[in-house]
Amino acid sequence: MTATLIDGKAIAATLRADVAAAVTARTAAGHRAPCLAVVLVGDDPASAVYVRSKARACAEAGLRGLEHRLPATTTETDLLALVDALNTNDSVDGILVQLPLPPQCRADAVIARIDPAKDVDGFHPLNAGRLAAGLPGLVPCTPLGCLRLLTRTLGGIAGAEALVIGRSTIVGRPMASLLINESATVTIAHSRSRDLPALTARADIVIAAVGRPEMIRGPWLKPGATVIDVGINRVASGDGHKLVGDVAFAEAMEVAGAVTPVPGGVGPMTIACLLENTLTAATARAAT
Ligand SMILES: Nc1nc(=O)c2c([nH]1)NC[C@@H]1CN(c3ccc(C(=O)N[C@@H](CCC(=O)O)C(=O)O)cc3)C=[N+]21
Repeated sequence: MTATLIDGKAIAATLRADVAAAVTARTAAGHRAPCLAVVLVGDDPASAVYVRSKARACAEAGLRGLEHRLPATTTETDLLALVDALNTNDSVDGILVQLPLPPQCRADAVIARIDPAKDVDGFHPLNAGRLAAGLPGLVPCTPLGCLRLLTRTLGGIAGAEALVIGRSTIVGRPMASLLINESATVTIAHSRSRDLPALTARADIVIAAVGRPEMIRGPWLKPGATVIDVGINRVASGDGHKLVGDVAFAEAMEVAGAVTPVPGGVGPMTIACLLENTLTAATARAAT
């Protein structure tokens, strides 16, 4: 048996087209285009690549993209001042401060300074709390993208046994909240979990977000399970490197019902959901 490939790239393209259509309708109705401000501190090459692809995706969907590049030596005070300026700039709808930040800037302090109504990453404690409480708010892009992939693949997920592997504030915890809100039965596993193979054996849905290359093995999976691989790990291959997920992909394809590839799975959905969140923020702000 060979599993279905979940084409995140194609599903992200349809989501981006939906956002673009909604943006066109908004501008036709006399609103300005939603505007996303991305802040990049330092010159980490991987971060620069992500920021560029966000800028391209914004342009294609008709959103305005602003980019603020600050030197790696930027003080936390200066970064907070930029966040304050973006918070009070009425033409900015969404603010994303690219992580990780250099050590002199505390991510927690910077995130907490962002206006929760403009927090398109959904990382502000107010939005995290709203999600945990089952209240509406801005939801982190990667788990939101995973949920969209699941509902596309399975229809509903009410009553399903879901296993989230990883307890980070940016993926694992919000993912578990989203699944609970959709009435799945949710288990959260992590590095100290005692028997991961036993937990995966009962899971209809596995979300792997551990950051360890190919750690989740095919034989651990329940036959027919839906596997969402959040991992993006750069590993040596030949002379260069390649990207692999947290799931041993070829093994999973032998057992699972449907699997996301890396690349081309969750990554493109993260960017599409960032556009969706920026539209959501613009719509909600215009209504207040
Ligand atoms: N405040 C903040 N918010 C973020 O959402 C955020 C961040 N900081 N810091 C960095 C991570 C990483 N991230 C990715 C988004 C898309 C892909 C993506 O589209 N990847 C493609 C290609 C990957 C490649 O070829 O390198 C794929 O998986 O198919 C990957 C990674 C968002 N991040």
